[in-house]
Amino acid sequence: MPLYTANLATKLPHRFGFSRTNTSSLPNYAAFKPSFFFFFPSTHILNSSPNRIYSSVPSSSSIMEDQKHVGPLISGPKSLSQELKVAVAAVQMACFLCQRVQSNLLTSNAQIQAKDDNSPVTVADWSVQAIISWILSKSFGSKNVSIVAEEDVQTLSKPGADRLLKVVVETVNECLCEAYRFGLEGPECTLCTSEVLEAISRCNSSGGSTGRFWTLDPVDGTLGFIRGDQYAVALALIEDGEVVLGVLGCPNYPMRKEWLCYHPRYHSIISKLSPTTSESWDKGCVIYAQKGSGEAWMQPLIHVNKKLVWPNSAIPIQVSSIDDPALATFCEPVEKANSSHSFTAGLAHSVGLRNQPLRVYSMVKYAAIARGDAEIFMKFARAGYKEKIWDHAAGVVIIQEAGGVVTDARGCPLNFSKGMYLEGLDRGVIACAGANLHDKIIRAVDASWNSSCL
Ligand SMILES: Nc1ncnc2c1ncn2[C@@H]1O[C@H](COP(=O)(O)O)[C@@H](OP(=O)(O)O)[C@H]1O
Ligand SMILES: [Mg+2]
Repeated sequence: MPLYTANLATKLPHRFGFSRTNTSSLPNYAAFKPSFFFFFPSTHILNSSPNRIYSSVPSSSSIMEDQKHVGPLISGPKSLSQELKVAVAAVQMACFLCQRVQSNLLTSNAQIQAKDDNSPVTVADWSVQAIISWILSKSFGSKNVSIVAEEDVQTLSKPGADRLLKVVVETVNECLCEAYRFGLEGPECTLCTSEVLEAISRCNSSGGSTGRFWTLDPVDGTLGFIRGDQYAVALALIEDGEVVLGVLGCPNYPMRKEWLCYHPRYHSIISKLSPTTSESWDKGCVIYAQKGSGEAWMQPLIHVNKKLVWPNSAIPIQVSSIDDPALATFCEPVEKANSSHSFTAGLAHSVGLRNQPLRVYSMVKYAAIARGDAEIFMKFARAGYKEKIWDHAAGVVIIQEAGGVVTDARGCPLNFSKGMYLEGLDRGVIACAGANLHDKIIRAVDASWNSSCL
């Protein structure tokens, strides 16, 4: 099984005399190492007995309980479905897990696993998939929950993966024992290895055009994650082929949009130089929307030792009102291998976009459009690459409810009804703050596609 050591060297922003986020292609983050990566969980898990009862979990810790304590919502979404509330809480918890794992990756000489397609995967990918799968099953009953998700248990089940699996199990249990903080009910005792594997492998639904299923990308933008940069936890519910709710956790999203083009490490250095209060919300959010509500919301991440209490200071978000290309900013993947930078540069020129592209890892780009921090997101993968539903579903419904438009390059809606892939996607994905910009981009794609070599 190949294994990589993270090259966590990060670049500092040009504004301060350094270069921007590294845009090198995938092999540059990694150097082959023939051993496993482990991060060591905190002592309270290591010291715990295998079936320790979670004494810290209040017996009646459900979201409904929290709602009773708070009383009627003063602000925030009017009528959230119970599914959306559980999804938001589960993503909050997943962000908490990811932050811990990411800081361990960055402070230890950690190594990253490689999947068969050579893409990176970490303890966080499997652990998040396990906790979200477990929480959804616990909340709605495993018979009622069907999930299409990115990870499987193949790597974890290979000979020699015992230590890695042990770390995943510890990470999952360490997180689930704090479920009550997120208004969720955790397990009564620690999950054993087979239960964790079961939770991960239960996410093997194949989706389709009828019924309801969840789709999950436990850590979208794994490359950004291991570089200490932007990444997202993305969860959506699809009903009869339509995305009906979406939740995006963006733990490193800076609230001041100017910081989005800089590496988060730099942001944190500057924050330390001019500290705000410990309670201030300067980075990290969960964004969510329910189809047909005409609303999209953002709430801060839950700090350590704090509890999620609805609506958790949620504020409404909206797409930008800019529709003049000369003032608009477009986002695209950091990796040239994932989307053609030269094609989008040509489009930008022909449409009259003047600002530098905002290159950001993961579905954080969808969040940027929904928040009004950028106006256009374009992705044109190389011919033959098939986009997966979990890389887009949550972002699409959030942008639509925030007032934006998302289609393929023919102007057709993305089709979530054909299994795990966005079958029939024409050329690429285009998300815009408004119809005017969208129309211009679609026309420009048509005009320049034949002369491109994509
Ligand atoms: N060759 C390729 N072309 C286009 N997208 C790709 C790709 N290889 C991987 N991806 C997808 O792009 C996602 C990262 O998005 P971005 O490039 O915008 O940061 C990856 O998500 P994961 O990191 O969850 O695997 C993966 O699904
Ligand atoms: Mg992804």
